[in-house]
Amino acid sequence: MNRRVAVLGAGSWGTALATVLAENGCEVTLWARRQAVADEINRFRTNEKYLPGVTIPPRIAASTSISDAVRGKDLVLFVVPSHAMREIAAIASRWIRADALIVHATKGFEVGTLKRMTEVLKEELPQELHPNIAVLSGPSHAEEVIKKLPTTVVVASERQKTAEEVQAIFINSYFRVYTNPDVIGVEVGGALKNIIALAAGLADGLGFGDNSKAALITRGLAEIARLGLAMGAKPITFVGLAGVGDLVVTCTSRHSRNWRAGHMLSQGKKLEQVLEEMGMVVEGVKTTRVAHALSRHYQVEMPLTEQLYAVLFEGKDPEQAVKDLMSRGRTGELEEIIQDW
Ligand SMILES: NC(=O)C1=CN([C@@H]2O[C@H](COP(=O)(O)OP(=O)(O)OC[C@H]3O[C@@H](n4cnc5c(N)ncnc54)[C@H](O)[C@@H]3O)[C@@H](O)[C@H]2O)C=CC1
Ligand SMILES: O=C(CO)COP(=O)(O)O
Repeated sequence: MNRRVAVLGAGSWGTALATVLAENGCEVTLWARRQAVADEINRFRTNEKYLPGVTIPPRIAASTSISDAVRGKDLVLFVVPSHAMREIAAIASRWIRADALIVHATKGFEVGTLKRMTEVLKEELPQELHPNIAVLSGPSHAEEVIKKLPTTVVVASERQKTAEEVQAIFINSYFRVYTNPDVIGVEVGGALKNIIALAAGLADGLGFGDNSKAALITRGLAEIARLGLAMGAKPITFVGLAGVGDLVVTCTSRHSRNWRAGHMLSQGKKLEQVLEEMGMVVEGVKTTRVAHALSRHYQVEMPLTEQLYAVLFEGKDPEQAVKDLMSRGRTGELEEIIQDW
C-alpha cells in the first residue's frame, strides 16, 4: 500500500499500532517525546520501557520532531495521553497536509473542558480536516497486538468514507477493523470503561468474587450507556467492541494498567504512589473526575463512578463504598430504556 504515516506517541499503544501499520506496508515515522526513546528505537529496534521484549520493524523511524513526523503524511495517528492531546494537536496542526486522514486511539476526555478527543482535535485542526477525523477503539492490549494475537477493533467517523479508508489501512489477518458511524458512543465507551476497570482491580484485590466482577461489568455498562445516551451516543454501540468488548478485556486482563492500578489501591497504597509505581498512563483516574462532573452536568445517575470518585479523591474506604452500593434504594434494571411496563 506504501502509505506514509505519522504516529504521535511512542508509548505501548503507539508502538504497537506503528508496528501494525509497518507490517501493512506503511512507511511510519513514530514521534517520541523523549530523545532516549527515539534513539533506542532507531539504534536497537526496541522500546523496553513501554513494550519490553519486542523487535520494532525497520519500516519504523523514530523522531522527536513533530514537524518531521507529520509533514506530507497521508495519515496522522494521535496516541498521546488525553492530557497531552490538545498541545500535541496544536503543534502538529501547522504541518499536517490538508487532505490527510486524522485518527486518534486515545481513551479519555480532557479534564477541565470535559471534551471528547475528537472535539479537542476539531478545535485544534483546520476545518478542512474535520471530515477526515476518526477514532480507533476497542478491546486491544498492545502486549497482545504486538504478538499478532487475533484482535478486533472499531473505527468511527462522522464520514463513512473516512472510516472505510482508515479501516483499509489498519486491517490485516490478526487486526480486524470494523467501521461504526457513532463517534460519540465509541469515544464514551473507550474512555469510561477505564473507570470500571479500576473498580474491577480494586474488587479483585479485596477478594470479591466472580459474581461481583460480572455485576461491575454489567452495571458499569448500564451507567456508561446512560451517560452516553445523554451525550448523544447510539445505545447499540455499547453492546459492541467499544462497549462490552473493551469492558470485558480491561476488567479481566492482567495487562490492563487501570485494573492493575485498582488492584494496587486495594493493597492500601495511596493514589500518588500507585501512579508513580505504574510509570504508564492510567487514564481511568482522570476519567473518573471527568465522568463525575459529566454525570452532574447531564443529571445522569452513575453510582459506580460516584463511589470510585469518593475512594480515589475523598479517601473513602472501598469496603464501605461496596456496602453503600449494595444498600442503595431499589431500582429497575433497565428502566430508562424499557418504559412500557
Ligand atoms: N496500552 C494499550 O494497550 C492501549 C492504550 N490505549 C490508549 O492509548 C493512549 C496512550 O496509552 P499508552 O500508549 O498505553 O501509554 P504509555 O504509558 O505506554 O505511554 C505514554 C506515552 O505518552 C507520552 N507522554 C506522556 N505525557 C506526555 C505529554 N504531556 N505530551 C506528550 N507525550 C506524552 C509518553 O512519553 C509515552 O510515550 C491512552 O489514552 C490509552 O488509554 C488504547 C488502547 C490500548
Ligand atoms: O484500552 C485498553 C485495552 O483495550 C488498555 O487498557 P489499560 O489502559 O487499562 O491498559
